[in-house]
Amino acid sequence: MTLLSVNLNKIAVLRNSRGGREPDICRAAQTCIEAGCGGITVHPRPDQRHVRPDDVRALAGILRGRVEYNIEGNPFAGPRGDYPGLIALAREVRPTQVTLVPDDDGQITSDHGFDLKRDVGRLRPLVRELCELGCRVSLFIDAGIHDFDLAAVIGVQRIEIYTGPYAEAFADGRPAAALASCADTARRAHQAGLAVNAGHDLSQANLGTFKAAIPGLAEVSIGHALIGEALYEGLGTTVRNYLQILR
Ligand SMILES: CC(=O)[C@@H](O)[C@H](O)COP(=O)(O)O
Ligand SMILES: NCC(=O)COP(=O)(O)O
Repeated sequence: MTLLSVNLNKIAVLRNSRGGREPDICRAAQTCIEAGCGGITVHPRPDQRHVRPDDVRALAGILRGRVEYNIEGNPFAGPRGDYPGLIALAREVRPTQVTLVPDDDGQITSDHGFDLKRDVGRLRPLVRELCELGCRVSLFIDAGIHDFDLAAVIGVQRIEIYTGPYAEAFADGRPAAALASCADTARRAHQAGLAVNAGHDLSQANLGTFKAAIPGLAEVSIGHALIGEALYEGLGTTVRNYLQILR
């Protein structure tokens, strides 16, 4: 069964736009849990454009023991102001999973994964520390890369396939090549002993096709499209729609 982890970044975007406390990210998490999601994802960034450190801490309190908690971020960015850095946050809240994503602050969103050959050396000590904290470690990677043995040997348990190019190809009506690249990447990761997550721009429209092409898909983390769809359908209904697609 593929776990649905709902990314709540966009709840925080809406809240921060007025500077108050509504919409409440913890109430949104509660709604998603009651609808049956298996996890919650947040991606706190050094510029705090959406999820803030206090959100990360508050969510830890309501998720623990109920659903998986996935915190994403660039482990080499920060600290900045009261953003303590991804590893420091992981030390504090010890989430189920930490997904390492090589984003720079100037990016409007995540748009690439790690270069395993280039990055594995500097990732090694961070992966070791996160494993010692009891966190599962996932690396955000582009479809089509190789060298998964390098990730496995430093203790990485999962990869997350960046599905932005697939979503774009699906929207253009020509998903076959991008889908085949994702499927081949997943196969090679499995051969290296890694489990496979996926995320970015997945939606109710494109998720079923993706899921059918990736045997053994462990988790999808979905936020932007899901929260947008929830504005029309309601958050609980939208989560249930995604769960139906993943059955
Ligand atoms: C890693 C990834 O693709 C997303 O999880 C990321 O969290 C999107 O970040 P924004 O919500 O800031 O666009
Ligand atoms: N890791 C992907 C994620 O958490 C959500 O990405 P998106 O659905 O907001 O594009």
